[in-house]
Amino acid sequence: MSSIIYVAIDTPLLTRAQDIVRSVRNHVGGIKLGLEFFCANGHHGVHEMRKFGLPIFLDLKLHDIPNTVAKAVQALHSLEPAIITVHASGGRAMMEDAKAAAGVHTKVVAVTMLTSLDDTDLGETGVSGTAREQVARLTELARASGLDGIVCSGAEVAYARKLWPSGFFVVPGVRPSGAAKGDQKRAVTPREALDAGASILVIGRPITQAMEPDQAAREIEATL
Ligand SMILES: O=C(O)c1cc(=O)[nH]c(=O)n1[C@@H]1O[C@H](COP(=O)(O)O)[C@@H](O)[C@H]1O
Repeated sequence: MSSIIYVAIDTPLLTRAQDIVRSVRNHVGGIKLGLEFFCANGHHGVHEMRKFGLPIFLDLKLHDIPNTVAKAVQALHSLEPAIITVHASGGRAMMEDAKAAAGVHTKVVAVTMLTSLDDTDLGETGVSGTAREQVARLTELARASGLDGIVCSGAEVAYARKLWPSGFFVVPGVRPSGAAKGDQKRAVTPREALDAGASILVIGRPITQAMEPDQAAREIEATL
């Protein structure tokens, strides 16, 4: 089942990123590169990471006017990412244009509500209701906009999957039982997320900050 784990490589250092992937490559199904890595290493860094031969999930969480997002997605074509992210709160036109601009081999998924937020944080942004209601609302919008799927926490994925049975569900912010949650507020275990309907799991620090990343990845894999 290792192919459903995407390891989140959150570091500005290309050599460190390469070392981690060299260590865990047999226990993961893909590499997730986010803002920290991309801002530091850009296209060159992604090309270097592609050399491992694993699918690349380029998580830039694009959120801007439709024209700007579409042009940004086009500018990523040469990197041939398997998955890219946009924020669902960017709205229908932005998501439609992002999907139209993506290559046919790239899944476009929408971040619904960041896993670092809880209901109180949501209220502070001016959105009423619960995390579950917000995820449901944005799941419906992402689906109607023609995207491939969404990003949500393991706490809502079962409900979201009911609304969109064929959707592609990315679940980050998962933690093996007993692991430090850090800034993640809606964490569940990898096994719970999978049972609830996750298509892939994004796992960073529990693997990358471990003394032996390959051992940590293997232990998580064994629970799936
Ligand atoms: O889109 C994401 O991947 C994402 C969405 C979200 O709601 N929460 C979230 O944590 N992420 C990413 O998932 C990874 C989680 O990392 P860890 O908390 O270290 O496992 C980070 O790279 C985040 O950028």
